Amino acid sequence: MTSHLKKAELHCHVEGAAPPALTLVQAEKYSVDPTHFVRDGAYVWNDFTSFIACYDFVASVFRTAEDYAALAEAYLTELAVANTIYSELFISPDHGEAVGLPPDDYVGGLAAGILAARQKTGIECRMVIIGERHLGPENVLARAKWAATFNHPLVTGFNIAGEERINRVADYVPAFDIVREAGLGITIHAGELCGAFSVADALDLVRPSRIGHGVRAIEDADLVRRLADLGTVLEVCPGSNIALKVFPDYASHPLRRFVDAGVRVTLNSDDPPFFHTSLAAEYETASKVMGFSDDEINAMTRTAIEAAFVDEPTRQALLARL
Ligand SMILES: Nc1ncnc2[nH]cnc12
Ligand SMILES: [Zn+2]
Repeated sequence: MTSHLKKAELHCHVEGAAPPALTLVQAEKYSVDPTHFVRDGAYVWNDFTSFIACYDFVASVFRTAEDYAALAEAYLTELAVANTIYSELFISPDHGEAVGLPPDDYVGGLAAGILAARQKTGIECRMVIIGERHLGPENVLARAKWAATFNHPLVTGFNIAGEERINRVADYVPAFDIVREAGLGITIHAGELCGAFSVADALDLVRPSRIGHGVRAIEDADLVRRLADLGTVLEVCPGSNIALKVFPDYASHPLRRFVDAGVRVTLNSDDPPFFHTSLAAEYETASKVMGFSDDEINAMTRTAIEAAFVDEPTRQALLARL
């Protein structure tokens, strides 16, 4: 049992945390037909492309600051009940803009939900701005420029996600240069749909402290050594990787090999209800299916706090809670 273990999560997309039942309520509220994307209480998709289409549908039924506040508060409360002390939420203002919600209101709503959850449960949370890679380098650059000047105490990082098979990391370097200069923490989705070259590009060109997934670095032993030497933290999402068929099963998932190689890793849920998982379930799977001891899992939680995009007093307070 891992329910007694303290937990921390660095990699969860906020719209991807919406349970199907809540999405149905939202669809009803806005008179939208959900039947293509929610069936028998589950999301409908069968590969990365249809997953993104389903994700975009879910995002499209969250339309106001209040909708986003309720979503964030509900997700963080669920995490806190599972003994989670810290969460980083990936947020994409492009999804708000697509339904006419200005970025300030999108972030403001999420911040209200985060503060309400903190008041109720003590869970600490920060937001990481996502540029959607498949919207193209110009869109991501514009998002980075906005993020660099948008001063919000709970917005502490920048990331790119979405369709990794479109363009190369090099195309997004100007965006990362801008947010690095602005002092935001940097993480980047790489080595999920694309192979080791994508992780190598990220290290060469973006120099992030963390990588989202990064798991296909396992295809290149020199790159694994380089990750270990640099101390780059991987935000590993095993349930997502299995659901999206990045690896066929847990036996072939490389988490254990990264740990053995001295790579710093953390456990994450990515888009929990899409992948029939949760942060608690990821901890349980790491223990029961992947064979990690409580000490090894606690080390991953500690790594998450060490790599969190928070100020030092907050980091020390979180470490003291472990
Ligand atoms: N697993 C994932 N990979 C890339 N982009 C995403 N957006 C939401 N989930 C994602
Ligand atoms: Zn992700």
